[in-house]
Amino acid sequence: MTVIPVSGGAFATYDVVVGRGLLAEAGARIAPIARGRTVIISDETVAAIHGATLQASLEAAGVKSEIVAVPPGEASKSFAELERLMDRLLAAGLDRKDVVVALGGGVVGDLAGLAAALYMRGIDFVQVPTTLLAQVDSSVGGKTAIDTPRGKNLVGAFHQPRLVLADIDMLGTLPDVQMRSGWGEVLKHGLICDAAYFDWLAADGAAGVTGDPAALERAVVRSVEIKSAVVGEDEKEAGRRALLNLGHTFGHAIEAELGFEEAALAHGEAVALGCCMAFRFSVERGLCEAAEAQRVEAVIAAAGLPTRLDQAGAFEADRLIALMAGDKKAEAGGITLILARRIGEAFVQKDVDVARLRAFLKTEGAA
Ligand SMILES: NC(=O)c1ccc[n+]([C@@H]2O[C@H](COP(=O)([O-])OP(=O)(O)OC[C@H]3O[C@@H](n4cnc5c(N)ncnc54)[C@H](O)[C@@H]3O)[C@@H](O)[C@H]2O)c1
Ligand SMILES: O=C(O)C(=O)C[C@@H](O)[C@H](O)[C@H](O)COP(=O)(O)O
Ligand SMILES: [Zn+2]
Repeated sequence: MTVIPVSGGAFATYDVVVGRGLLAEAGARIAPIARGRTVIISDETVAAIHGATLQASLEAAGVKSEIVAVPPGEASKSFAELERLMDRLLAAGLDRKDVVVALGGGVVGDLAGLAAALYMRGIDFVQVPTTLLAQVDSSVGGKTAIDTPRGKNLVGAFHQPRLVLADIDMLGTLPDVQMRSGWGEVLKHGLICDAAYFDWLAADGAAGVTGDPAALERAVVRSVEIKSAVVGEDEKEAGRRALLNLGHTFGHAIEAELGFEEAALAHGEAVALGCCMAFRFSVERGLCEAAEAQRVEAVIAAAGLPTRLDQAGAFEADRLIALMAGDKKAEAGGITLILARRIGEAFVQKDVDVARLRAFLKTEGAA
């Protein structure tokens, strides 16, 4: 078991606990925070698989709980589902000192975190991430949000959890496509700032994407360490935190064009594709060697993730550009992209030349 503290000047320090068998002992860790009762927010799939274990563990630690389950999938990150959820929390009679527990993937964590940020102007919450993506990324750092048809995560809040419990054993029931999707964010962490980590992920660590628990545990720990360091320095993305968005300006635009239809593309798949595009655009701009981009593509493809735009569908360059201009990193109408000088060295590029970006998207196959 590894405990990684997340600490920044502006928020209370919390621990991310990574290990095996943590769900069955979660109650003892949550009880000191939960004051005798809690509402577990989950999705219907996860609640059916893991809900009873968490409830039994809470019960044994003297914490009564009820589960509120939303439909699985990105569509639950919506105003409609948020409204239903707030009503369920009010009906449960939670007060300001109560906490909610998010049991699920990034969808549940983002939605439950936002509900906690809004409920009575903000109550505490605990993250129990059940997907690889949520363990390495979304449960840490306090970004919470819902989507709108105009784009991903456009309505949200920064609200840090009190505790994160990442039980590697829960990944045993995860579908392969979700394991690959999480691996997209894992590879992203290496690409941003840790070439040695990327080398390991490309070699021995690659066993993680096929479910090897030891490789998974090491990947979760290293990714959380990277994310914790970045978030501790820059909670609200005034600067360095934007690096965690490598692959996302392209990826989010592609997801929005596909109507957030995960059957077409899961978030981490879109991020993996977006990372390839960011490296290729860096090469086109003369900022990065072509060999680096080719290696990124080879490693991403070997993990069964998409590397080319046409693998995701048919797109129009101007529609993707309009969505990218609506991204939260955009400033005064100028598009911001995260680009790279090499594997392990990403940087923030503001005011991207739109004509060059359009031409690039056309070379990528957009109409
Ligand atoms: N807040 C952040 O910092 C952050 C970071 C990355 C991604 N995200 C967001 O996270 C979301 C994607 O999260 P995700 O990839 O975890 O998807 P998800 O939450 O939709 O989960 C994927 C699927 O796996 C199922 N599932 C979850 N855990 C399972 C388990 N242990 N066993 C079996 N099935 C299980 C779910 O029911 C769902 O159908 C996106 O909305 C993305 O924008 C947020
Ligand atoms: O934590 C961050 O910061 C990230 O950018 C992590 C991303 O993987 C994640 O998808 C995040 O939700 C994207 O944030 P957004 O601000 O671009 O919506
Ligand atoms: Zn992401």
